[in-house]
Amino acid sequence: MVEMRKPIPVEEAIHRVWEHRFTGEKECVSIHDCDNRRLSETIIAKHPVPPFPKSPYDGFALRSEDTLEANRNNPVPFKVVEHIGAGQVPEKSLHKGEATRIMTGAKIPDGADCIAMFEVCQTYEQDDHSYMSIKRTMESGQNIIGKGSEVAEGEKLIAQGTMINPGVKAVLATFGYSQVNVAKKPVIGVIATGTELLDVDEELQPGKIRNSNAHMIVSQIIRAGADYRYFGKLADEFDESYETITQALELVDVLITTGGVSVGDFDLMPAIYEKLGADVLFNKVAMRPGSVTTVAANGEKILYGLSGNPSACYVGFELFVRPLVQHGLSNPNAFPKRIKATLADDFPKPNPFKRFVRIYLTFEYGKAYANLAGMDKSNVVTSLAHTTGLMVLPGGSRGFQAGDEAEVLLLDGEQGQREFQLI
Ligand SMILES: Nc1nc2c(c(=O)[nH]1)N[C@H]1C(S)=C(S)[C@@H](COP(=O)(O)OP(=O)(O)OC[C@H]3O[C@@H](n4cnc5c(N)ncnc54)[C@H](O)[C@@H]3O)O[C@H]1N2
Ligand code: MOO
Ligand SMILES: [Mg+2]
Repeated sequence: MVEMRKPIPVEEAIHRVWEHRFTGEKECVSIHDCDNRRLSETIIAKHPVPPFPKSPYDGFALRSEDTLEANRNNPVPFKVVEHIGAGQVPEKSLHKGEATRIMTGAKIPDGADCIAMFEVCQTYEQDDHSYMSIKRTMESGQNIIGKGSEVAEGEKLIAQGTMINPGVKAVLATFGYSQVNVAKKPVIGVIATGTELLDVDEELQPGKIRNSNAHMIVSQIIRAGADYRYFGKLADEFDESYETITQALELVDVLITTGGVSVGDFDLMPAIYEKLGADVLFNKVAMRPGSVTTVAANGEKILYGLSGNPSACYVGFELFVRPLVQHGLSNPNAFPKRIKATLADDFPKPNPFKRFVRIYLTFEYGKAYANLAGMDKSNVVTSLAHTTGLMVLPGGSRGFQAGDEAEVLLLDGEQGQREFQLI
């Protein structure tokens, strides 16, 4: 008699997997190679920014008190005593009636307390010396970027777990991080199972199909920020499969297999888990697609038995694998971000189980619309190409119509959320 499996709610399944989350390791990489990695340390300002008071303009550094009498009819003259550009250190401090010709980014000379832009100054030569005059008063501190005015030394700037993007990288460079501590990418193994599988470069043969899942999963692993190790495809043969899986488990943090988890005569995963002595966390989830998704804990390692059906496999990865990878990478928001969207199309199918529908989002006047990515069956592959989100439709309905509101889990993008919640 065929085994009867008891489906558990998606939330419960995610909870069970989450209990087996792992803490990732750290590694130090060159700033040149740190893009799209997550920081494994908090970034603290090692010095004030700017580290010295500087000029925001090309102009003249002055003492504002010397401009008190200046007005449209009374230009006040200054003797230009020094000329400095960014990177030079002024040597002269200013005394009454003196100015320094100064460029943007240069250090403010001692004695000066304001900068007058070139545009408000007149310059002239007299007796072989440079002068400038100004027809307006200046205030103390005017046009001066004060030392530490942006950031004080010791200020906490970027939290551990933050993804390194161009802005983060600019901050790292500012404080001299030529080497950066980042979360080490967990290594996720991939094995495709199925006697019917051909390699991508093989011609079709009767009864056979090309192995698309392995390539898809590898791509999902890369998108999730982890490293992959592909162990190839296996025919549905017990001994060889058991052997490869045991060896692979030694080499990876997490092992994903695809196919062979249902109740078919050649679905070998349940027997393999049994022989391994792995603790099966669940083997049936009340959802579509991906109801057969199976997860087992084998010591410290997690074994994911994702469905062979491409869309079920895809959804199984995003719901159950990705959050653990994100956690391992120290992302505090490990679960997929969810937003509300309006259905752009009807979804007339009766829906006994909670369903994760493949959609792509469009935006109109700031409103998000969920468009069906294509056929929504578990065995379909082509609609995955257009999928950017999973629309969550609650079970027990007779279908949905364009204009209805639903929540959507976002698949691309680094932002997530702290907890897994569904309507
Ligand atoms: N009697 C029952 N039959 C099935 C049930 C059930 O509850 N009772 N569940 C169905 C559901 S739902 C799903 S989903 C599938 C899951 O099947 P398996 O995970 O065991 O996967 P396979 O049997 O190996 O293959 C299913 C399907 O997917 C194709 N496949 C497999 N691997 C790949 C790959 N790497 N790339 C592309 N396509 C792949 C395979 O050829 C099959 O067509 O079981 C239902 N049956
Ligand atoms: O597990 Mo199957 O994907 O529900 O269709
Ligand atoms: Mg099967």
